[in-house]
Amino acid sequence: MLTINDLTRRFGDKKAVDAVSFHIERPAMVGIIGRSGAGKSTLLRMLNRLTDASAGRIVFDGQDITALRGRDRRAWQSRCAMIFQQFNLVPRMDVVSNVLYGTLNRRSTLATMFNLYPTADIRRAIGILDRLGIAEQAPKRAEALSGGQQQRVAIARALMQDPAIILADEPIASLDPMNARIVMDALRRIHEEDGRMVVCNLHTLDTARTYCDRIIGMRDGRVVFDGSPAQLTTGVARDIYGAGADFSEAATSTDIETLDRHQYERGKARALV
Ligand SMILES: Nc1ncnc2c1ncn2[C@@H]1O[C@H](COP(=O)(O)OP(=O)(O)OP(=O)(O)O)[C@@H](O)[C@H]1O
Repeated sequence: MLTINDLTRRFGDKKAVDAVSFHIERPAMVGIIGRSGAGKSTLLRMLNRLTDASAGRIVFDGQDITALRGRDRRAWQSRCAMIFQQFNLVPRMDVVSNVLYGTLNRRSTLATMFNLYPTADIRRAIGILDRLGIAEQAPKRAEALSGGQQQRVAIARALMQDPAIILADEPIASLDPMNARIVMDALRRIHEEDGRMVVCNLHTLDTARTYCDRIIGMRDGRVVFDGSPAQLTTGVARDIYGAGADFSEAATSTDIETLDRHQYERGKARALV
């Protein structure tokens, strides 16, 4: 299905992504973890063709994605929708119009300029919002919604493209634990019910373990772990994060209780010094 072969991206002398190779056989939910700067975003952006690869290949269902240009590249970007940490909605525009933006690639410039959307598309947008539990927010401006609601609008906009793959770049990094759970539940449900592949960059180990079928760990641009949630032990996590013996999983957790405990324990350790 999706094969990545020796994919590399250089920025000057630095290899942000360094000869990454993996194969995803079926529409799985895959988590990519690693410390800040490990190359997770660059990898996702290359998959979506927002960033060009310096070397290597991406092949999806037999098609060489790395070679696509112009219209073909835009068509790929529709099949492989991207969700970002900061939602990337138009804040002053209403929720339905933000969702309808997901159809932009297949509409004429004139229709876009005059905000003309076919009724069927509007119905579909509202249906998707309903599925994500936020249909009643449809007429509101995007900026009036909570972060968790805004991220669900971004997911709805992605679904409007009917993508084969959803790429989510730190989709819960700006959210509180409760909203993080709602958004991850939504992504998991979309994966299970629609059979869409979801590839998700995550900062937090517990989220990756809970929601993903497979986890890829990156360090300094390279894949250093590729396995199941059960194989991602604390020792493996320590290697991925390049941390010392004092590495605590709590430092990468979204769970409030774990975070509280971690802060408490750090405070206690400081008090002892
Ligand atoms: N446009 C760019 N120009 C120069 N260097 C870049 C650019 N984009 C990324 N980098 C560098 O490439 C490396 C990988 O960055 P990337 O954003 O992919 O990491 P990341 O794992 O997604 O980190 P984070 O979790 O902080 O988003 C970093 O050292 C970063 O500074």
